Amino acid sequence: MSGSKCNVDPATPKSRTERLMKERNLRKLNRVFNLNEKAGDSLRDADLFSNDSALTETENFASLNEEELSEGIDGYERQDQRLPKQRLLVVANRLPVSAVRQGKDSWQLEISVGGLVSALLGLKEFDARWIGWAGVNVPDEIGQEALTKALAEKKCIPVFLDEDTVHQYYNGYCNNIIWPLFHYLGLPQEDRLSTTRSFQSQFDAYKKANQMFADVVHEHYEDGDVVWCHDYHLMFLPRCLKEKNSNIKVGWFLHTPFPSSEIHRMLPSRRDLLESVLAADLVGFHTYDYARHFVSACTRILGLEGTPEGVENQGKLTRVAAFPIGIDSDRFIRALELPQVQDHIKELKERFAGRKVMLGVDRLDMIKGIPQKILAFEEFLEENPEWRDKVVLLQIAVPTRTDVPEYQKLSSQVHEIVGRINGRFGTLTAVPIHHLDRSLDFHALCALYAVTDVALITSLRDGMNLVSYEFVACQASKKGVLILSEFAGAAQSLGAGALLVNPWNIAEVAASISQALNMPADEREKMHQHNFMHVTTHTSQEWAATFVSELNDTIIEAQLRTRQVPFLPVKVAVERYLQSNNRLLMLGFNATLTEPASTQGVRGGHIRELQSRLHLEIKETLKKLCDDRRTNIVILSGSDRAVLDDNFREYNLWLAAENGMFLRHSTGEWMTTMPENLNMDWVDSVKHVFEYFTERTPGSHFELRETSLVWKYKYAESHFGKLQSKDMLQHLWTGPISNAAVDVVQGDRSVEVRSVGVTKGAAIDRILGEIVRNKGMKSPIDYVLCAGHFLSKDEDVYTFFEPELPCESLALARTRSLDPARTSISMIPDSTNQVKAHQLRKQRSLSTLERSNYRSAAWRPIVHDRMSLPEGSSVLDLKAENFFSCTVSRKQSDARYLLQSSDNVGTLIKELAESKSPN
Ligand SMILES: O=P(O)(O)OC[C@H]1O[C@H](O[C@H]2O[C@H](CO)[C@@H](O)[C@H](O)[C@H]2O)[C@H](O)[C@@H](O)[C@@H]1O
Ligand SMILES: O=c1ccn([C@@H]2O[C@H](COP(=O)(O)OP(=O)(O)O)[C@@H](O)[C@H]2O)c(=O)[nH]1
Repeated sequence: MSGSKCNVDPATPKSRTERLMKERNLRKLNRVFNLNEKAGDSLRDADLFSNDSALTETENFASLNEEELSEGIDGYERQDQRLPKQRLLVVANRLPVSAVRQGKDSWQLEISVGGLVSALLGLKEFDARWIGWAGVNVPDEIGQEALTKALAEKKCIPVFLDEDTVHQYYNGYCNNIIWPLFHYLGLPQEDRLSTTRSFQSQFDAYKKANQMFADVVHEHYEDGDVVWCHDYHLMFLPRCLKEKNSNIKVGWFLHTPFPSSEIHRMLPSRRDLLESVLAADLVGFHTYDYARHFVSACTRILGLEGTPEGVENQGKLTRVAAFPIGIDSDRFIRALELPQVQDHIKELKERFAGRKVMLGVDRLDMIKGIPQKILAFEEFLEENPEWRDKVVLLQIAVPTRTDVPEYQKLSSQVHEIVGRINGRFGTLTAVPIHHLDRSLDFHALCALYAVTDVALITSLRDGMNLVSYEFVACQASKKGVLILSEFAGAAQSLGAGALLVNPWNIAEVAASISQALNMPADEREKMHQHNFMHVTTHTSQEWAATFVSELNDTIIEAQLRTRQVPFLPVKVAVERYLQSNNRLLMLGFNATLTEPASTQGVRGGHIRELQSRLHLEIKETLKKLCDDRRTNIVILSGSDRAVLDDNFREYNLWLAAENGMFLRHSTGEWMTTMPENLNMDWVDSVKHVFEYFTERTPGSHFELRETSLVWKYKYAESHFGKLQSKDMLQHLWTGPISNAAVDVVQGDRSVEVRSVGVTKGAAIDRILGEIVRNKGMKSPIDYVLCAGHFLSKDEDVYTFFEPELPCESLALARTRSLDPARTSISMIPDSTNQVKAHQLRKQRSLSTLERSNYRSAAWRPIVHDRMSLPEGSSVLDLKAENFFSCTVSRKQSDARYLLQSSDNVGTLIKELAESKSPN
């Protein structure tokens, strides 16, 4: 009877972990089926994604346990006995092949160089097509047609960009603006004014190019396809795709770092880019740091809510997560056995006999820190003369983005330094640095990796750096040392098996070279083993499969989340109310029973009236309802006791203040339901933060309660208030108090900090126990109406009563907590009504682990002297049709029903109060 409405297959597991496990098993099974099929199939696809290495011997039926097998087969059968490969449209600026024109209608295709291409060649589990620019201007139709045909054989689809667009979009906006900025190199310094002037036209070209990519995607899109957009070139693409078809599953992955929000905010188009990316369903980065930076840019620059899951905008969640990339390690390991690679190895060994080989492989890019690397090598030679004729540095510097002036300058700079050092330390027969201005083919590269003693990777910033992975994969016999920049994403995965360096610290890098060259074999072996294990288990296939399965799952989650909450069927609620004997009405106060907030609250810049008032029109009917002996009413509010006292003193009902931490019957004394070990150490720090923001945000104020602090900006200028609240949240989430035992709760126009475990749902069992005890209740509660403008954190109220609980554990929790014998509450005599926060502050902080256990912490003891229900019977005897949970005006809610505003609550109360049984 719950009001959920969504178009998700009912067989879909509700828990994300279950869904992901299921999908993992299916994937595993799919691989096995593919293996069996391939075994008898001598024909191979000619496409770039063909599966020549994805399957290992262990991946057969024997490697699946019984559960996985039956889980997988269930899913398999549901899909008509065959599990089709997921269709995937990979969209990246560059195609994995670059085209070279041979004639009017003939083209030669060459594999493109770069980490993104290397990584995506591992997409073997998918029926993938790649959409991108072929790296060449093709103005004529004949040429375009011929190229389209040639690329189709490789499952590639071209986007034809004209020369001016490439210049402005790729060389300009992508490589001269976003690329350096995302790698912390700032915006172009020289010729700053002309850069600023041309910025707008470059940005326009960027948007135009992204739209051109989107048009090609739409042309080739089929229902159910996953569209995976890649990199900083295509930050506008998710929005372009969704604008035309909101059903497309869109993922976006960034291969570069995402910088701190302080850097990102320098971009004149900072908002546009973030908003466009957020149109995607799933946004991925190489590391948690980059993901965190992105979320914080969205909260600080866009004023959106960052959640542990991602970024939320008016109920729409964009999931943000880290998916560290890997390589197809098998491909490298197997290549080492090939005769041509063995020949290369032999050649290299002979060529550099008697010398240790150091290797650098980079695109010739500022971010790779090539000059810094060479200078560090120079310093090493200077300080270690005994090594001068015993070591050689091979630096492969692949030309890249050669049309961008900064890259041209870098090339001359590197040549100059190499020439100087070779002149300084070289002899007639040997030079210390071999610098190659070109790329190597795969086999030559593998051979080079295999003969290397020390790999030197000194990127100033690098999204991941796959060269480091490839080096490790090829080092099974040599077990050489990896010197790795701490600013490469790879440092977070391979750090334990590498010598980490700050590439800007030339002396430190030089010292690490010495350490690496002198490292004992056992130490080298240990480090290598660690990295080898990582590289061979975290592959590019796994990376892609995880991203796509998370994307599919994100869509399911979104469907489950965005169900429409139906309106409360008032007539039914009233009928059921009449038919029941012992009812519980649990009502919120603020924005539920109060007058609507209005700007009348502010007079001449001062806040006139901050306290909420019970709606005038509700007063009489509420009184009437309270007088019905079969109805128990609880006002459950975040407000403090004084506020509830002021408003409800004359009513015959229960007041639960501060989210249920304090309780009284209007005729009795306040009692506390607070746990004894409630930790309040954080209060002073949070108070300082609130004071700081209150002083700087006209119209805002804060309330200091016993168990929480609330900063309200209802009467502040709304845009500024929102911005300030974002800054405040950022500070609370990541600042000095982020480790305290608190929950930071974002309200509509408020920020609240509570002790961990203080939620309305957590207090209910105590409240119920006390009502039962106090009233001498003879029969269980058989009707519950629970309505409020509750924050999502407090929606556990609904779950608590929900007779149709989603899982057994919740049911168990409720049964247990409703056991009257476990229900405890303590009285506070009037004189000691104020539980002093400072007393509580003395208690020690809770560690994270303690925090998670905290919810079941012991509560203050009470003597159960008047428990009246027969032993063993339950306080609640609630049938699903007698439970009405209503959110008041919140569109996103776990409640069964929606009451649109506090006016509707008033009407409902009136109907209940005036209802009469037909007889
Ligand atoms: O196509 P280009 O403009 O010549 O540049 C080549 C690629 O460079 C960048 O690669 C990044 O991706 C790697 C894999 O994720 C990662 O390891 C590396 O740290 C990054 O720099 C760029 O992001 C790609 O778009 C380019 O194709
Ligand atoms: O002569 C070369 C030099 C490099 N690469 C490849 O280029 C990629 C570089 O990726 P990385 O992530 O290290 O950096 P990116 O160039 O993407 O910034 C690696 O897969 C290398 O194998 C190549 O194929 N030939």
